[in-house]
Amino acid sequence: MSTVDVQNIALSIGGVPILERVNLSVTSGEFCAIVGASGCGKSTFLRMLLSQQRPSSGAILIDGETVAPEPTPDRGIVFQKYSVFPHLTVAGNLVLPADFASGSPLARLFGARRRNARAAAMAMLEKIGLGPHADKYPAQLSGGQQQRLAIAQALSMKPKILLLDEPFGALDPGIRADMHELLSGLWKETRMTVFMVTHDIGEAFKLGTRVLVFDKIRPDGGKAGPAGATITYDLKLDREQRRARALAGAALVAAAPARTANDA
Ligand SMILES: Nc1ncnc2c1ncn2[C@@H]1O[C@H](COP(=O)(O)OP(=O)(O)OP(=O)(O)O)[C@@H](O)[C@H]1O
Repeated sequence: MSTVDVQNIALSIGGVPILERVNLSVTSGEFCAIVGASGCGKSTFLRMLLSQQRPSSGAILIDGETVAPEPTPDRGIVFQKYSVFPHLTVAGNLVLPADFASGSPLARLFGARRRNARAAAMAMLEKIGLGPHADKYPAQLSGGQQQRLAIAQALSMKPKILLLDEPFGALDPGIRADMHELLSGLWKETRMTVFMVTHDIGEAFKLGTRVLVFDKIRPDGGKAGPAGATITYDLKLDREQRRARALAGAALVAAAPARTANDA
């Protein structure tokens, strides 16, 4: 749950413009799906939101404050390739962030705090359908299960902002539908602000409350040299309002007297 303000950011690498004139204001709890041609800078934009990449100019503000110069626990990220620790069990992968956050010199929780972290991990695993797999290792899970674990791991630090870089790109279509349901449910429950890069336009419109299209266009109509990408379309979907209207419409239809052929 965080507002994000992106103020006129630009990035050039080795003199090559990657992004330019990117402006965006996102209110807390929005789900922004990001689409655009391959190589236009979508992942780079996510990396900037995470502070893995600094813009050449412009600013990013989170809740009105300039974003921290390094990644912080309030911003979680999930990549397309399952980014879990292969040498830890499923439950161990979820306890690890709490270990790191413990402040202990050994980066490990002990005693009651460890038991509490394990109980929280088990509760999360039950919620995402991995309860029976708690003591397995990631290599013993399917791709969809590993990605569920990666999402759970990102959520275990209770981030205010969740960044997803093509999180379902490597999964079969059937499994994707399950993952959509999981992600939607978690988003509604936590009301995190979400940014998700995807190549699947259907997925973008299904999950997003807002669809941002990145493209390289020149403000001068294309005469000058290479351009960086910017946000060319910002589609606000008003999903909540549309759902409320649809429900109200359905209720009206249900309440209306049935029309017969003689009414016509
Ligand atoms: N550290 C870097 N050094 C040099 N070039 C970079 C670096 N990071 C990104 N780029 C370039 O920036 C451009 C945008 O890359 P990015 O991965 O953000 O695109 P993308 O839209 O996410 O692509 P895709 O959809 O294919 O994943 C590419 O041309 C890439 O080569």
